[in-house]
Amino acid sequence: MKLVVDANIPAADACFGGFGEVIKRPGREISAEHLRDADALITRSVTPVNASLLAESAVRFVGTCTIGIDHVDTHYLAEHDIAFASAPGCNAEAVVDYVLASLLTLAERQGWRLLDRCVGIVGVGNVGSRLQARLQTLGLDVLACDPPRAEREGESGFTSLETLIERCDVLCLHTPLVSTGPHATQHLLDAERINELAPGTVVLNAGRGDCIDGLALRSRLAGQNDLTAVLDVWENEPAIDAALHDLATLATPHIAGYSLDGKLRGSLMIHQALAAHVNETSELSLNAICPSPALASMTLQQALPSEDALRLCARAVYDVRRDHERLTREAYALGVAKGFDACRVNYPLRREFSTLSVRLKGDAHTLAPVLSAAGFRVE
Ligand SMILES: NC(=O)C1=CN([C@@H]2O[C@H](COP(=O)(O)OP(=O)(O)OC[C@H]3O[C@@H](n4cnc5c(N)ncnc54)[C@H](O)[C@@H]3O)[C@@H](O)[C@H]2O)C=CC1
Ligand SMILES: O=C(O)C(=O)[C@H](O)COP(=O)(O)O
Repeated sequence: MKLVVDANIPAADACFGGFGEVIKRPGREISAEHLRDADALITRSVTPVNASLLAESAVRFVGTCTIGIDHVDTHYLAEHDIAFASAPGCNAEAVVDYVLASLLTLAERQGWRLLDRCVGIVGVGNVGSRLQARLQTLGLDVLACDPPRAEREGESGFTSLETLIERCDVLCLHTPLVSTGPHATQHLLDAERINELAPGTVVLNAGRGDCIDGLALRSRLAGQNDLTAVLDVWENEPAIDAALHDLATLATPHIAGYSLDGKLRGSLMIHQALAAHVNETSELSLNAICPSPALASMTLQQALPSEDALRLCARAVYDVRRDHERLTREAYALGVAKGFDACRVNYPLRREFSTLSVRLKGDAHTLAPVLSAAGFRVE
């Protein structure tokens, strides 16, 4: 079997080498020519998988090691009997880490307490529901908006987007990109909704860039400068709007889900799907491909204020300010589009909060509930 694999997929040899010859290509460069005699295509999210890529190819299996599937024409695959697998939930914990790291950083800079905020979550699937669980266990007031789930499961527990806009201090978008239908998310936050946001609202987007009207957000930020934008995803990646980038308080290059753990889970899930597709059994496990974390444990021996303790532990594992600074630096050095992709391809090794054991001594024992609610292991 010949497999064409995005070169940005970690453990590609361990996960796919057993099936045949692995040809690695940068995801944005994979072309019909590369796939002419390939049997399988393994991507991340930057390769548009559609008729023009596959029409002349022998590909019978497509796997994307990502949660999002908006880059894949699944109807085309189904019509042409090409098997398809994605990796639901693989990096959801990493995205939640990103949100917590970002909000803790904003709270420190702007002088508010995260634990006092009301957070609205739009899209309460694998990412949103994990975020909801962590925030609620931390004691925050959380409102959830997910009309497709509300339709299936009943309205209880769900709130309209209008109510979130009216009541929340922080609005977190975790919706997939859906262009048509009753629950389309393209420009879900459009000019009208952006203008309804109360001054001081934090808008965080870690879903897909097109879920926000970037021009409208830019115009509110440039005109009134009374919102805080945390943007990980953008319209027109990698050629993002440089002016919007400059106006965002935290601007990162679509890396919210970029923990090593999350990426490897994605690789492993597609390995397992491909094994099932070719009727093979697989013994490969996450432990076999995922190294131990460089920072496995740390000790707190004083009862710091809880948000200071959270920030300390969060930054020990993942400091979102570095991703923001790297994007600004690389965009300046290489230009926006090249800088954006350079940050992603050369992404530093990042682990999830759950890989850190926090030992608590003396008074610091009182921090156990808050640290474990945030996702750290507590000893
Ligand atoms: N920034 C990053 O690095 C990452 C971004 N993502 C993006 O986040 C998205 C969400 O991920 P998951 O939670 O794992 O997906 P999921 O499919 O588990 O959940 C998405 C949720 O959004 C809801 N939804 C759909 N349309 C909606 C609408 N109009 N309004 C409100 N809710 C709506 C769905 O009902 C579902 O519950 C992915 O599709 C992907 O595009 C995912 C991982 C990493
Ligand atoms: O899983 C998803 O969905 C994501 O958005 C990925 O984290 C994106 O990863 P890349 O495709 O940009 O490597």
